[in-house]
Amino acid sequence: MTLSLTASVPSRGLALELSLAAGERVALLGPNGAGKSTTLDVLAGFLPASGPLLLDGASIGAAPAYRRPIGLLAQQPLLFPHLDVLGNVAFPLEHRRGLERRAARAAAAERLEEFGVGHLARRRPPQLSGGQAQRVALARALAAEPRLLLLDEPLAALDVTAVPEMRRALRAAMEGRMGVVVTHDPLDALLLADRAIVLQDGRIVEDGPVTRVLSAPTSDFARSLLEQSPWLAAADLTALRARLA
Ligand SMILES: Nc1ncnc2c1ncn2[C@@H]1O[C@H](COP(=O)(O)OP(=O)(O)OP(=O)(O)O)[C@@H](O)[C@H]1O
Repeated sequence: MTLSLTASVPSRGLALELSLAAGERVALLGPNGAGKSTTLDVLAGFLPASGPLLLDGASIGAAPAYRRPIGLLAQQPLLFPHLDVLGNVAFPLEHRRGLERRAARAAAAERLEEFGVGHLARRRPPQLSGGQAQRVALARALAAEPRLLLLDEPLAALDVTAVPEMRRALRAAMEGRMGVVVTHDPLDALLLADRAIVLQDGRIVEDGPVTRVLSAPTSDFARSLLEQSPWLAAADLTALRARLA
């Protein structure tokens, strides 16, 4: 399974080429306005790429967002407020995978159990805590078995007590599939990705193994990350990654 994207979005100053190998998980880093969210928008189908977007060699660039085999988890859970939790997770099963309503709801109930939120099935999104809502949103993003998972600062809105558990859930979710995670947190990049790409002004300015980019950066942005987080240089990042896995 591979991904290849050539994107040019002049209105947002984005011009890049990106390839992911099977099972590869990439952290997109860069300053505000560098083009990270725009890149996710292009992959997800909210903005046209203008160049080819190939998944396993097949073009998906013309497919609308809801038809792409791609799951997106944003900083805010963006659950449908008029549906209960079960209805939210059943939605992509019914409308993307084409299951009948009853089958979709049965499969959604299984998914919720898997994510430890089965007891919340009848609640509406406003009755959930931030951490619960984010787990439900992850269950929904994974419901249709996406081949590529996009995470846009998925931990940024959670308090410190909810982060480790959600991070573990995200690691498990990315197992065996390709992933792109936008983050401002070097620890999230280290724990969720194998490779790091640094964007600046809509261009790729650094690309390499995440442990190398964080500990021996070549781009201005990654250097500033290291200055602000000196532990990146002091720690054995490979060992730290394995220990916190
Ligand atoms: N809805 C929009 N309409 C027009 N221009 C936009 C829109 N959203 C972002 N931009 C512009 O596109 C460029 C890339 O922004 P983008 O949001 O992709 O950056 P980012 O790296 O995700 O930034 P941040 O870290 O602040 O989220 C910026 O110049 C931004 O001002």
